[in-house]
Amino acid sequence: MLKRAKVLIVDDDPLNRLVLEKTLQQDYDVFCVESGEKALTFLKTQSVDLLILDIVMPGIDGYEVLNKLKENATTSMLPVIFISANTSHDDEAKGLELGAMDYITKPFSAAIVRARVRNQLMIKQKNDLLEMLASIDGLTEIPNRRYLDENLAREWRRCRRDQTPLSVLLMDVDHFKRYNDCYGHRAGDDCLKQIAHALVGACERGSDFVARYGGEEFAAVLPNTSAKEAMSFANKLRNAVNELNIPHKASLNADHVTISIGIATTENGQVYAEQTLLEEADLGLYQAKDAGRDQIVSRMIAMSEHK
Ligand SMILES: Nc1nc2c(ncn2[C@@H]2O[C@H](COP(=O)(O)OP(=O)(O)OP(=O)(O)O)[C@@H](O)[C@H]2O)c(=O)[nH]1
Repeated sequence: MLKRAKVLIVDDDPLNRLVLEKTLQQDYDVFCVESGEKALTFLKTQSVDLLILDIVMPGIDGYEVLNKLKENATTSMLPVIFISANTSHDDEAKGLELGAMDYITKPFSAAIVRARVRNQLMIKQKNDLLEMLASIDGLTEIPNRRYLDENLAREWRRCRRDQTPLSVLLMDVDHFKRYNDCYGHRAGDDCLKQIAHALVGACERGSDFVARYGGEEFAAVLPNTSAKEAMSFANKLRNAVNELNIPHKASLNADHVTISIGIATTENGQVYAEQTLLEEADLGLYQAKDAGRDQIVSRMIAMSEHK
């Protein structure tokens, strides 16, 4: 059963708000606000699936609200249906050119509003599904590199803005070529799946996430996590893989599969690009391999190193 979609109605006319709410509330969770400013404030803390937006309102008008939504990464894809007393083709064209998905003229028919809302929500559902499938790694079924890149960029912006710590872990399966050579590629695939699920299972905070970085490499992004906390989390991940106890008789450092981990932490948003965090974690990983594998090396990024 799909969860009920959320629709936000933005209209300065209380009667219109009431009629639209009554038209849609049987099928959707409906929220109403009376101005463009209030809509933008509402969307800072709540997510919805569709916006029904009046054009002519006191304060910022519907066109400007749509422009602001398009400028913001989290709301740029939110479908908007304009609803307006402006019936000219020019107004309708302007709304659609700005990126609205549909345009309804007042006075409106309840049946047409319901049908157009349903159509837009069906398109959104399909887009969301495609988006989700594009972010999942086919083999391990955990988030992939694309998801990692997008979410790391978001977390990095947040850590800079709020001056909070951010840690990134890069993990690599030790002597995995030897594993494939010894047990076969299919067993190698199985091994990666088990490791992926052990890593994901070790995440307790909702904000932490693990992704397959590529090949036999995984990455974890830990918002609001200091170097010390990241080290303790990395130990937990390393133990989770050790506890799988997957035999690896060709390994040169243990009798089972192990991982090495590099950690990079920025404690006050003092990294100039999120890519630097990945590069530093990669250096840590290299040092962990060099130190004998099944090791963790943490690198703290200091302001002076990246001026
Ligand atoms: N089975 C399987 N193997 C993969 C996959 N992706 C990458 N590999 C293998 O992972 C191996 C990685 O080998 P290397 O980069 O030489 O590293 P390693 O053997 O793990 O050695 P160290 O990292 O130095 O401990 C290669 O043989 C790749 O073919 C995959 O999806 N499935």
